[in-house]
Amino acid sequence: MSPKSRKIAILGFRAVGKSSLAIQFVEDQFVDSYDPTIENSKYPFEKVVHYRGQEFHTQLIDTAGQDEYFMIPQSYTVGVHGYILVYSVTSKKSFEVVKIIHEKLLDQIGGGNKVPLVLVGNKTDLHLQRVIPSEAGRKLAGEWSASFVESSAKQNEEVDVIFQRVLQEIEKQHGTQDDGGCVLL
Ligand SMILES: Nc1nc2c(ncn2[C@@H]2O[C@H](COP(=O)(O)OP(=O)(O)OP(=O)(O)O)[C@@H](O)[C@H]2O)c(=O)[nH]1
Repeated sequence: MSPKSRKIAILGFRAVGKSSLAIQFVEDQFVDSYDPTIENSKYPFEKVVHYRGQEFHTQLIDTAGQDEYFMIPQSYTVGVHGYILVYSVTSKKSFEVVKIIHEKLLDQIGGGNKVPLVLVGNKTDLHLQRVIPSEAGRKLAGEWSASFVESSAKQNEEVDVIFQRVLQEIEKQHGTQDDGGCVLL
């Protein structure tokens, strides 16, 4: 089968670890310094992955952190196949903001369609600073019919799983059809 291209946007409040997750996934490294993303995307993060015997060319859009007042620009949604919504398990604010981002995202792309989505609670290595229990994240993802993963970009825990899950969510909709093909239900 020919490779399929999949564009994935990573959204979430500031400093939750969006860039760190993207860098860990694509470059297998963690850089422990805070360098806020200021543009849409610093540079295209791309990686070829194999999932269920199929080759996927993934392209990640690493966005600058959103807050509750943010309007989601079209560049974050046009041509995008799936979304990773990130909060930090150490930040209540980021958990509140991820709910607002989800609402705005559905408004932007039309809530009637099911959106391939993975909710991620990052920074699980910071055990003592955790304020969002796993159960709260799992419950929220359940309400959204989304996949749920808790990760540590720092310790490279569950990072690959996030991207496998988002491909899985996308495949649920695109089926095994041609690139961009829609599912006939
Ligand atoms: N302990 C720990 N720190 C992390 C983890 N992921 C990211 N960080 C740190 O959190 C800070 C923010 O990480 P970034 O990856 O820049 O976060 P971001 O969401 O891309 O930030 P914005 O570009 O401002 O939206 C940095 O200091 C990272 O080193 C993690 O899993 N564990």
